[in-house]
Amino acid sequence: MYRDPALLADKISEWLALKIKEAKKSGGIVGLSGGVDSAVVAALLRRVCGKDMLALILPCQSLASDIEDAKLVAEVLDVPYRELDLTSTYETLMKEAEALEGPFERLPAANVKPRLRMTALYLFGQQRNFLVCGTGNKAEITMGYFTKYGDSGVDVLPLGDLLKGEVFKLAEYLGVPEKIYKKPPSAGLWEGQTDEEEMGISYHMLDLYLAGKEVPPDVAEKIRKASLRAEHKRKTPPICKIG
Ligand SMILES: Nc1ncnc2c1ncn2[C@@H]1O[C@H](COP(=O)(O)OP(=O)(O)OC[C@H]2O[C@@H]([n+]3cccc(C(=O)O)c3)[C@H](O)[C@@H]2O)[C@@H](O)[C@H]1O
Ligand SMILES: Nc1ncnc2c1ncn2[C@@H]1O[C@H](COP(=O)(O)OP(=O)(O)OP(=O)(O)O)[C@@H](O)[C@H]1O
Ligand SMILES: [Mg+2]
Repeated sequence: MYRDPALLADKISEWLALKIKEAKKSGGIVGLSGGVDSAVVAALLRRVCGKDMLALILPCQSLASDIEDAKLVAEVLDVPYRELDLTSTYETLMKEAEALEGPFERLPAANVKPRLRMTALYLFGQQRNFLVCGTGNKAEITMGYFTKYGDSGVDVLPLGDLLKGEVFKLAEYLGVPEKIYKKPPSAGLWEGQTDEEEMGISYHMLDLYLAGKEVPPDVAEKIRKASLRAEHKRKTPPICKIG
């Protein structure tokens, strides 16, 4: 079911090089979280751009262990990186917003974090003439498991046609440290959050479904419904056409 990682690495590298050239950019930038998706994008950028790239580590009330993992990835892959801590920016914004609105619910408050990261990535990206590279894979994009205009607010999605299992294999192929692709995928937006628990479905099932293999009918139905609900996230906003 999973395609050869060497072939995937070559295809995506070629595609990334083309997108950077077409946009007249001199390299690429990616947010580095300590998770596997961003590690793979960083490794691919390193292959394509050499050191004309930046991995931006953007803690925002993050687990210290995730930030250590992000630095480990940057060092092992030998990619240029910077750290900009968004925690105090986030806390100031939320404190002032709460003074107007009272306490916010968990999701609207959590979604501010990827949206602040998007802002930081475009700040550094435009300054350095780098393309903003997203990390979403086919399973996340299908499920709408991302923040609209947050982690989805990017210029290109090099992993957008890959199953999660292919991302794991690509990570191993590209020399990402094993602990990064062995830990449970998490958005890291609150303590204990994991992708599979929040989506209510495993990546294995998602990969089987997306590869056209048989999955239990209730699983298929759940994926179809989530995908339909998230349709608006995969499109540009509808325009009200005046006759
Ligand atoms: N039909 C429709 N047409 C046009 N717009 C529509 C709409 N329905 C909702 N909307 C808009 O969409 C908004 C809801 O979407 P959104 O803001 O994305 O919010 P939502 O989908 O509720 O939350 C984002 C989800 O992605 C997860 N996430 C986020 C970031 C990273 C990762 C990760 O894997 O690392 C995961 C996060 O844990 C959460 O489960 C609404 O507030 C509304 O403005
Ligand atoms: N602390 C962070 N610093 C910089 N970028 C981040 C941070 N947290 C999240 N991001 C960005 O948001 C993206 C989406 O997060 P997501 O959790 O889906 O990917 P991941 O952490 O790379 O891999 P995994 O899905 O296995 O956790 C990340 O790939 C990264 O680009
Ligand atoms: Mg993560």
